[in-house]
Amino acid sequence: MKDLSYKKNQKQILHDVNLNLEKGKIIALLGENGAGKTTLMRIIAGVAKNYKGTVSLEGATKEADRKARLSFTDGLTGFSDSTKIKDVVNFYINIFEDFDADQFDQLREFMKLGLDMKLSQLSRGMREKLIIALTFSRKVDLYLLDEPFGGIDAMARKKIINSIILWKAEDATILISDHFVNEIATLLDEVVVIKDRTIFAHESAEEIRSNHESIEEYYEGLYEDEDE
Ligand SMILES: Nc1ncnc2c1ncn2[C@@H]1O[C@H](COP(=O)(O)OP(=O)(O)OP(=O)(O)O)[C@@H](O)[C@H]1O
Repeated sequence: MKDLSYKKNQKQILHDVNLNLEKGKIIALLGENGAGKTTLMRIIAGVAKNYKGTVSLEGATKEADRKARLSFTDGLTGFSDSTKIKDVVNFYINIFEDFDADQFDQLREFMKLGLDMKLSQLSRGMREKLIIALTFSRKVDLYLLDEPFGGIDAMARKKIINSIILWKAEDATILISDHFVNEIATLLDEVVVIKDRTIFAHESAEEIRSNHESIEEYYEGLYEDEDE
């Protein structure tokens, strides 16, 4: 992302964002409520438009070209409540050439979701599991996970987090926003923090650890001066 700025309803939401995400890395996108994490993901994904600046993924700058190279499941909006999981999957199979139905079946079983379940029958956590399974069933360069685990119970969350590394190709990149920094810490190669409408910090997890800090301590430390 180069010189990226974004306004919505005349409110400046992101300003002067410059960010380079390295291939193959798992990167946390952190920031307080309203900092702009979802907005940034929606811009990268090509859902939020009319931004200023350049977003490029493996050389692809046009929204349609980027969309073909990244996987972002935006809350399953657009499907009615009576849609069954199998209908959602068929939609994905039809729309995305890279959708791997076998991989989805494995993930669906892992998440204990039935094909005949309707979206209206899913709890918040089950819906999030479906979104994770759909997102990781595509073979793409970049996976965008926006607060994927909020409703998922602690045990399942741990299992999913431990498996994420296995689900991604070695050179695929994952950008994941979450409020439970500690839980995803073991996964992370890098940490990006959004604050004051821009990229406030971008550090390697190794560097943070070599300063004998946990990622959570590092993150909280960025806000400490303000709370005093
Ligand atoms: N439709 C909208 N119109 C105007 N402002 C909006 C709109 N949607 C979001 N915003 C503003 O954009 C800013 C960033 O919101 P965003 O959802 O990207 O934050 P976030 O970091 O993902 O927050 P959270 O952690 O709470 O999910 C917020 O200040 C919010 O008020």
